[in-house]
Amino acid sequence: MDVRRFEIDGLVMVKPRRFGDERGWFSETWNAEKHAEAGIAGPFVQDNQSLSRVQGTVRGLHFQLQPAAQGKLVRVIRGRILDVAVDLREGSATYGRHVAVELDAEEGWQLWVPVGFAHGFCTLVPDTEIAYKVTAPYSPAHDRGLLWNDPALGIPWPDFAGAVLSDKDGKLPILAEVGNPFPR
Ligand SMILES: Cc1cn([C@H]2C[C@H](O)[C@@H](COP(=O)(O)OP(=O)(O)O[C@H]3O[C@H](C)C(=O)[C@H](O)[C@H]3O)O2)c(=O)[nH]c1=O
Repeated sequence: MDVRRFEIDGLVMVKPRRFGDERGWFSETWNAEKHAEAGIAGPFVQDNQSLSRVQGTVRGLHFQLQPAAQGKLVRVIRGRILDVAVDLREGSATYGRHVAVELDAEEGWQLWVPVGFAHGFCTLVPDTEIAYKVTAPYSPAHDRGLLWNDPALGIPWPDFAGAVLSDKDGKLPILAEVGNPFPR
């Protein structure tokens, strides 16, 4: 499995091997032992999937507060996204900094977003589907967010980002208002 790490510790991308043949390919998209070797341990309690029909759909930036904070293992099963994670860990040397990476169904890279980060994405083509595993169940009472296009974040969204955005996401607070949702 290919592994890619970032200056922001904790975030990691993995690419499980694909076994191709004349029919197509097979891949173990989650393997506890192999993912653990890359630092992705789970345990996962819920699988999510979402379809976004319009290019430029933005979902996020979201996180859940403790004790419902979620680690997320994100992959694209159709289309392509710019996937973004923002470090919100109190005292982190990279607090407020982000990673923005393209994930697509063709390549099969996955992004591990540990607890302590806000997560979101913009779709880069129509009819994009993502599937992701989370380490804690959905908890509306603990659901929080960060405004996707807060200038202070400096996220390089594509020009068409925000073509579709939920009302909720359009009203999320900026980083200066979010503060430290993940205290040490
Ligand atoms: C997240 C979630 C949502 N829902 C229900 C609640 C709403 O009725 C509906 C849509 O929820 P929401 O608008 O929050 O969906 P997204 O905007 O795709 O949210 C996700 O967006 C970014 C990418 C994330 O990282 C999170 O996983 C998640 O917040 O699904 C559930 O029933 N369970 C869930 O786990």
